[in-house]
Amino acid sequence: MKKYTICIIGGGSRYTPDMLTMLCNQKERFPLAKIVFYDNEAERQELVGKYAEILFNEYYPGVEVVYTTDPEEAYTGIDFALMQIRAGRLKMRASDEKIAIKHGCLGQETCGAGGFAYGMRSVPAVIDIIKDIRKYAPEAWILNYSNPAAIVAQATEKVFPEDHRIINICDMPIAIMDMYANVLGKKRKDFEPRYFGLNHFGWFTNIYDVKTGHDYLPELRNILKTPKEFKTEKLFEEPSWKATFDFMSTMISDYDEYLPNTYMQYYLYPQKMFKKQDINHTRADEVMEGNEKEVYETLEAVVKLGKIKGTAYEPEPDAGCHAEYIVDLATALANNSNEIFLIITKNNGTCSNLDPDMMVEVPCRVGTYGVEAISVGEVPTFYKGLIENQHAYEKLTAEAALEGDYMKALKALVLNRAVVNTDVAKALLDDYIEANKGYWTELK
Ligand SMILES: NC(=O)c1ccc[n+]([C@@H]2O[C@H](COP(=O)([O-])OP(=O)(O)OC[C@H]3O[C@@H](n4cnc5c(N)ncnc54)[C@H](O)[C@@H]3O)[C@@H](O)[C@H]2O)c1
Ligand SMILES: O=P(O)(O)OC[C@H]1O[C@H](O[C@H]2[C@H](O)[C@@H](O)[C@@H](O)O[C@@H]2CO)[C@H](O)[C@@H](O)[C@@H]1O
Ligand SMILES: [Mn+2]
Repeated sequence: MKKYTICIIGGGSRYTPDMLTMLCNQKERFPLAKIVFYDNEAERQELVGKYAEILFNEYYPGVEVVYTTDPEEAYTGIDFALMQIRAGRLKMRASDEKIAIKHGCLGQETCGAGGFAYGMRSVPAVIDIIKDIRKYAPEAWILNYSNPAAIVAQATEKVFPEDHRIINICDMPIAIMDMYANVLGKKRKDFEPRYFGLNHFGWFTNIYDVKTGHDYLPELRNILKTPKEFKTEKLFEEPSWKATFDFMSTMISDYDEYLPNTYMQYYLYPQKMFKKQDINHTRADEVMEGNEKEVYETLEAVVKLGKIKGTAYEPEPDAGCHAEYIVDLATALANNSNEIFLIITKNNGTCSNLDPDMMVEVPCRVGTYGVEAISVGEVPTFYKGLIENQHAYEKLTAEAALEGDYMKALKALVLNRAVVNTDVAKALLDDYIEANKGYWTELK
């Protein structure tokens, strides 16, 4: 069986260690010859690289481990690029969230004004990386997690319309499916979802049992009308994530069909979500003080010890759905498994009454041929209206980032359901332009 060469871009990501555990667990289905880590911060990259050398030496001997800040060394000869950069790092996420709150808007990573600022930063960074990858690895599959995935996907489709080996994904729907499975006493892979929308802006329409075809969605709606305890990822025990999953019951009770992505809370209840926020301590602060600190302390401890086996740092067998999803996707592309994944892909009639150029998040069959969307059909009026407005926002944001067009940036913000007011949008832009010097394309 072929052994693959992969590059993790944004190798310093706090998600990388779990991804490495997943790759060790998946070595039979997705064997590696070489793993390269690429980051634009050498120090961060070196720490993760040294951790990886220890991990692979103990759990996956024979795999060549390389870490670098040089694109040519990173991308030459790779089969897969797994991309998870955070342009500006968590400190700029905090800036995105706090400036939004300062102007009376929802301060969130990928939604509302915060997501707009993040998108304006991510687009130039991701496009430049993909151009570099294509210089040295014209045929590599590029699997992108870098957020805000909806806006990044709009931009990659606009700049590389013929490049069908760029695949944008999100792990939120499967994290939600993990929760459904836990509540039903099953496993996520017992289900096959039917879903439509944009990234972080969608709805489950069916949750089919893979074996019997039974649709669990009606009973899940009934069960989840009241918040349920569930055990999936440690991260979701954190208060802000628990509140997010608990709020699902309000959305299910208020609306008469489907099961919403958790992110719909920000767009259907922006005022309620805004009132929960503290400008002095946002989610970015929680992550910096929590998960990021924890992950990096572990990396430092392992590198200091020089070993993992027999220490308190032996990786959890279950690497979590973030790591599982992207490695499963790479495996499906490599092995032509024809499994179903939720992918952000060009609509092209999948949702028959939505713009064919939209980057919709829908179930796709995946094999060596790439991704093939499963038909959704007509999207009902309420959802069509919401999605078309959100798509216009995302499209204008991507174009503003690519073209440096101030007016498109302003119109995008005014279209966003969590902003709306022109005077607020202009004040947000003034602050974001100042805070993002060196990251955003200059707006004219
Ligand atoms: N799609 C999804 O559902 C999903 C799920 C989780 C996380 N994410 C995204 O994954 C990304 C990583 O998240 P994180 O919390 O690990 O961030 P992080 O800051 O811990 O790691 C990101 C890494 O990217 C590096 N980086 C930034 N800009 C770069 C560039 N231009 N070139 C190369 N490297 C660069 C940083 O130095 C850092 O090491 C974020 O965009 C996050 O939003 C997406
Ligand atoms: O606020 P954060 O940084 O904790 O989360 C923001 C991200 O949330 C989603 O990703 C989840 C993922 O769904 C879950 O499986 C697990 O891996 O945790 C992730 C969060 O860390 C969302 O899909 C991402 O786009 C967000 O960046
Ligand atoms: Mn996501």
